[in-house]
Amino acid sequence: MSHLSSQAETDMAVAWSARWQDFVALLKPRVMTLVVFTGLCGLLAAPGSIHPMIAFTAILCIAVGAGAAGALNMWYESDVDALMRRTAGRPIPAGRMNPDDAAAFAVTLAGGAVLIMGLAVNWLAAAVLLASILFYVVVYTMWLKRRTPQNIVIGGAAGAFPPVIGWVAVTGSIDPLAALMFAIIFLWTPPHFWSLSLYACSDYARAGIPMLPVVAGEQATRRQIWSYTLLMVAATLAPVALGELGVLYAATATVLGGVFIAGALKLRRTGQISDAKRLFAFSILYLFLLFAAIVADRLVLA
Ligand code: HEM
Ligand SMILES: CC(C)=CCC/C(C)=C/CC/C(C)=C/COP(=O)(O)OP(=O)(O)O
Repeated sequence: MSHLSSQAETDMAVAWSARWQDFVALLKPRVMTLVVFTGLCGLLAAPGSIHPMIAFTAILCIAVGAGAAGALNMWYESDVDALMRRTAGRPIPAGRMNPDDAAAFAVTLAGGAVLIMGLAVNWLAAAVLLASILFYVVVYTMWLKRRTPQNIVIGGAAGAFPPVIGWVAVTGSIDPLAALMFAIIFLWTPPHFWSLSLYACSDYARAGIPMLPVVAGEQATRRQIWSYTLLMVAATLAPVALGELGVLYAATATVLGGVFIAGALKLRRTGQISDAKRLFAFSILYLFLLFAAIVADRLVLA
């Protein structure tokens, strides 16, 4: 007879079947690309200089901190992830990873990233990194996501911090352009996510998550996407109005903003899934290009 309880045996079997790819998947690497890119843009757009090794360390800490936050999100949400087609294959709900291992891995990475950021870069950058991890895990995932359709508006602030962290790594202070980069991502998140939620709606309904199309309907969601798109495009022009960025950025933001507005308007009019899919895909390209333009404007034309 085995001296292990059947629960312990099950736990061990789960732990044993996790491969390194599962630990990588836990970090949400695809979402992390844009998080790291916006963090890098904040760092490159900031005035002053930073040693390349310190810069590399800061970006690594943003990547690891964001990955750890994603892993904690997957640890906390494995019950609802199991109910959604898009997420059922993740390491924990698929039964390949022991939740305790995932939590230990994530907490170690989060603690390490914040500590190294503080020791090697500066403590304000470490504090903002910690705040963004806590915002994503505690405010968004644990508190708001299952309670209100405004979950992503408020909780989405977590994803707006990376350029601020990059900026603070260089300057040690939060300045107007850093705050504007935060505002742009903050206002970008609702159109980004709600366009996706329009075609992943049944998944969220099945999991009992009160995403906007589930609670308020598709038409209201399309209206909200439209409103936030206009606010976001206005915010992207604020750095020009305030003299923080010049003509290269102004032209890029205007063209990109025009395309985003056209996409949101088309979606509002037609309500077609294909238009929602197109707008979601464009939202990602949009943020990459807009932030590249911020850096180009600051560096190339400086
Ligand atoms: C609360 C805020 C947000 C929510 C609810 C959200 C949700 C989602 C979801 C459900 C997906 C598709 C599935 C997936 O790949 O996991 C996705 C994809 C993506 N998101 Fe977001 N997102 C948010 C904020 C952000 C932020 C702040 C960024 C980066 C700045 C970002 C970058 C991306 C990228 C790059 C993808 C594409 C990943 C791929 O190709 O699979 N998201 N987002
Ligand atoms: C520096 C730092 C901590 C940054 C974290 C920023 C970050 C990646 C925020 C975005 C949040 C995100 C990917 C939400 C996905 O929603 P969800 O978790 O509801 O998606 P799911 O349904 O795919 O799990």
